[in-house]
Amino acid sequence: MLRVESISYKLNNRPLLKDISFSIRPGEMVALLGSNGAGKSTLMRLLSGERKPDTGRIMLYGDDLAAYNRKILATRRAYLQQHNPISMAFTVREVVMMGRYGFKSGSSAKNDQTALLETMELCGLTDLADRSMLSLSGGEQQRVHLARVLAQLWDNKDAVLLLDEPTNNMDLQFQHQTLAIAAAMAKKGYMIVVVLHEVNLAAQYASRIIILKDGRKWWDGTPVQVLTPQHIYTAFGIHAQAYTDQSSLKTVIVPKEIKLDAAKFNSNLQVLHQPVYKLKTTETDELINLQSVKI
Ligand SMILES: Nc1ncnc2c1ncn2[C@@H]1O[C@H](COP(=O)(O)OP(=O)(O)OP(=O)(O)O)[C@@H](O)[C@H]1O
Repeated sequence: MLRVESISYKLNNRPLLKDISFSIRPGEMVALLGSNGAGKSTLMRLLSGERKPDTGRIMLYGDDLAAYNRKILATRRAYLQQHNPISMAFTVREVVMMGRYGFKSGSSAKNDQTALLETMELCGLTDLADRSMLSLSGGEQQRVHLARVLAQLWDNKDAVLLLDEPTNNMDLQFQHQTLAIAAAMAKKGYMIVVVLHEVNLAAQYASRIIILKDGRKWWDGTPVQVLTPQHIYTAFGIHAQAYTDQSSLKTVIVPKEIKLDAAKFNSNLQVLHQPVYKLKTTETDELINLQSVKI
């Protein structure tokens, strides 16, 4: 179990995280949601050990993360960062194999090879194995990094996998595939923490959702409990409706109306007499008349 006990974190005297506590059991997939700047990535950096909390502690299976042996921790926790720049011409195979380096001495070459081949296949990379990273698209590169962190934990079914916006740059198919992989890993016993911006992806795949706002944990529960119109408005400042999709029984959030100041909008575009704009929302086919909307 991963237990976050009352952690707080300041940077240059500015509190970024305030008194956050929660626990995650093996088999749970927790989505962290919140507006830009709410503190999601900062929390992930603390969970990953990249930064240390000023107060409170983070426990993994009863031991403080700060006191863990680094090699053992590398087999029990992996972190996919939001940005993973690569400037050298490593091949896909080499980058995925880097996931195995943290505990090289404790893992057999056969296990490494199995992890490499299975994670590359899972992430749809088998045909790209010998390509240079520098030749890949942004979404393909992101899949390679996903395979790298999966390879890191491949032998340890009760490990923690931290994914910060893993679907960045991915097309629709791979967004779903990535989260389906994460959900399948959770079913095997892994603990997954995933930062997402798309609330409907969170509703579809996460077993639990935590919403952060201004560095605090505001809500924590199942998607049905957390993704209410009121919470969405408080967290994101947007009016939305929540439906239950009848075939999947998952919550679906549909934004109602986007508030734009039509006058400013027009003058910024240097349009003097613009006819009525019509925006079509994908979910509802509802038409929004921007000129009728006032802040
Ligand atoms: N190195 C830094 N120096 C100064 N401020 C920082 C630094 N890192 C983060 N912050 C601030 O901390 C707050 C939380 O940032 P964080 O990246 O955790 O937010 P987030 O919820 O992940 O946002 P986003 O959705 O935009 O990725 C923001 O106000 C950000 O500007």
